[in-house]
Amino acid sequence: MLELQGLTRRFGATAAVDGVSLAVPAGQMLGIIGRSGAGKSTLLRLVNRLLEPSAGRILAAGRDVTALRGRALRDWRRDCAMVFQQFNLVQRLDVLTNVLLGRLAHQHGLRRALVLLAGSFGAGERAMALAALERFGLLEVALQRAETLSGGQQQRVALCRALLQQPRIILADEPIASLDPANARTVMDALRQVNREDGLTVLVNLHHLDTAREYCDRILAMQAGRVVFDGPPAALTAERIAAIYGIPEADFAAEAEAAAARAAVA
Ligand SMILES: Nc1ncnc2c1ncn2[C@@H]1O[C@H](COP(=O)(O)OP(=O)(O)OP(=O)(O)O)[C@@H](O)[C@H]1O
Repeated sequence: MLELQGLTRRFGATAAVDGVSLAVPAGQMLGIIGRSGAGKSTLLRLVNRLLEPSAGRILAAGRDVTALRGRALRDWRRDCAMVFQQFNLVQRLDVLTNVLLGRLAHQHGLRRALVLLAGSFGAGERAMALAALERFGLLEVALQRAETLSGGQQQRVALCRALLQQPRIILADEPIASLDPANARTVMDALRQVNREDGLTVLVNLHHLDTAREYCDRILAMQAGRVVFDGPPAALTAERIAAIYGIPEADFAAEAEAAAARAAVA
């Protein structure tokens, strides 16, 4: 169980996340929606402590994550793997090496330095990486440079890299915002697979309400840093969206797509 208690993050006068409290049971697939600037990315970055909260607490299985330091904080970050809109692969490296980089979360000190310098991953780690690639239909591109892959393939490689961290939680920040519908589907299917088969908790920021409804167990809608809806997909009707955001659902999607395109260019 992941619990957020009054979680707040201010940037100057802006409360990007404003008093968010919620409990996410282990193994849940939680979709987070909201207009641009609602605080979705900030929320995910607070969870893995890439950002420090201005107030509030995060608890994981009853343990105060907000208080972790040093090795314990590194371990928490390893437990929370991130997937980004722009994949964040090393484009000039081959796919297999990109996936193996996920293992660095398990190495420290001299061993980590050696692996970074010499790329000396063990046979067991290579086997893990190849198994992950095979699982998502990527084995045949394992030795290709990342830059030769489609966006959907790259995002699935990024998911394989995340899995090599052996995380308990996947934090996916707009993972399909740069993809066409067919590629978006392969990535959402892969996320669903790790959620259902591996029991990983997935927190995923999404622009498309239909995708959130189709794939998520629960949807959280944010506005100006606050949670304005928290419930099952079926309860988030078009009328509800219009009432919350003051725009019809079609405009919500169009606005979100424009924001995603701007982010992709930036
Ligand atoms: N590093 C920062 N410095 C200053 N303000 C920030 C910073 N990060 C986020 N903000 C502000 O916090 C608010 C929430 O931003 P956030 O990126 O979390 O929203 P979002 O819902 O993820 O939006 P988008 O869908 O456009 O990515 C916005 O007003 C944004 O300008």
